[in-house]
Order: sequence, then C-alpha cells, then structure tokens
Amino acid sequence: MRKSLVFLTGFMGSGKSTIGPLLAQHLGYDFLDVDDLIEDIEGKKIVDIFREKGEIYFRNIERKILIETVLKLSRFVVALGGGTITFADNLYLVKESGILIYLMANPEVLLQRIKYKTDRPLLLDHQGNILPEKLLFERILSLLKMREPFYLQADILVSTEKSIEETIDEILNKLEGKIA
Ligand SMILES: Nc1ncnc2c1ncn2[C@@H]1O[C@H](COP(=O)(O)OP(=O)(O)OP(=O)(O)O)[C@@H](O)[C@H]1O
Ligand SMILES: O=C(O)C1=C[C@@H](O)[C@@H](O)[C@H](O)C1
Ligand SMILES: [Mg+2]
Repeated sequence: MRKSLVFLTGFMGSGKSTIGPLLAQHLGYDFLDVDDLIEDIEGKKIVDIFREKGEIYFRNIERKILIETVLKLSRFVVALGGGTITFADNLYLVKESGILIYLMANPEVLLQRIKYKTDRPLLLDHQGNILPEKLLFERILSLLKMREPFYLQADILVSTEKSIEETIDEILNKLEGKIA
C-alpha cells in the first residue's frame, strides 16, 4: 500500500530541517519539524527543556507528540529529531505509518556542520558550552555507533555529501512508486 507520510531521520546536522521543506514542496506535501513542534508546545527551547527537566522528560514528550499528532498526519514530510527513532518502539511506529528516509553523512562532515551549534543539548558540556572539537568528534562517533543500527533500518538511505539539489533529486527518484 502506498503511504502519504515521509519521515526524515539522521544525526544532528544531517540535513533533516534543510531538506524537509524543499522535499515537501516538490511532493506537494506540507512540512513539519518535530523539534519545532516540541518547542512550540512546551513554550521553551529544546536546550532549556533538557537543562530543566532532563532527557527522559524530553523523550517522553517527543513520543507523546509522535503518537498523538504526527502519526495521524497525511501528505506531510516530517523531520524527526535526531534521536526520535532510537527511543522505545518509535522506530516501529514510524515505519508502520510512513516511509522512513535516513539522511547520511560521515562523522567528519557532521562535525564541520555542527561544530558551532549551541542549540543541541547533546553537543554541549555541563555548563552549556559547545564541546572542544576533539571531544565533540568523540561524542559524534559514540552517538553514531549507538544510533546507526536504528538509522540503518530506514526504508531509503541517501548520502547528503553532495549538493542539496542532488540530494533531493535522489530522494525523489527513490520515492517513486512508494507514496500516494
Ligand atoms: N546535501 C545536503 N543536504 C542537507 N544539508 C546540507 C547538505 N549539504 C550541506 N548541508 C548543510 O548541512 C546543515 C544541515 O543542518 P540541519 O539543521 O538541516 O540538520 P538537522 O538534521 O535538522 O539537525 P538537528 O537534528 O540538529 O535538527 C545545513 O547547514 C545545510 O545547509
Ligand atoms: O540527536 C538527538 O538526540 C537530538 C537531536 C535534535 O534534533 C533534538 O531532537 C534534540 O536536540 C536531540
Ligand atoms: Mg533539525
């Protein structure tokens, strides 16, 4: 059966928020970024949610929003959070409802894309400062190692180590015949 929900997964900096709206435009779908929705609903930045309430609180909210709102949508491209599919049975729920696309990039490329990001709590030290480059790279490697077994279960894998336009073209080709 053809589906009408397209999910983007991948590490922080892989391009979910960048590719998502453009892909939606090409498909004639709407776009939703789960991170933005969480911030709207909670009235706080993700970094503040993590600092004040911790990661487990965040993961529970993320899962609740996924189940109660996101999975009920139709004709949407959805940028998931970088860790969404690694928690509870979110991966199973997402794959059951739509087509899951893994946006890939090597750790060296991810490092260059995210080394100045101060809005992602998992990349900061206990004082809320961005980690020194060497520690940041080690954090990327260890998180990727834990997450790849989840990411690799996506229906479609696409390298983002090319231009944004080429990445979108490849996704459109791979989606052909799979969505309504
Ligand atoms: N082919 C490509 N596809 C996507 N993004 C690319 C590509 N090439 C370079 N970029 C750049 O990589 C960055 C991706 O950042 P983006 O915020 O979209 O990632 P994200 O996956 O949403 O991360 P997060 O999980 O932190 O929200 C952007 O600065 C974008 O311009
Ligand atoms: O990779 C992650 O676990 C995260 C990525 C972001 O999209 C946010 O969902 C949050 O910062 C956690
Ligand atoms: Mg994003």
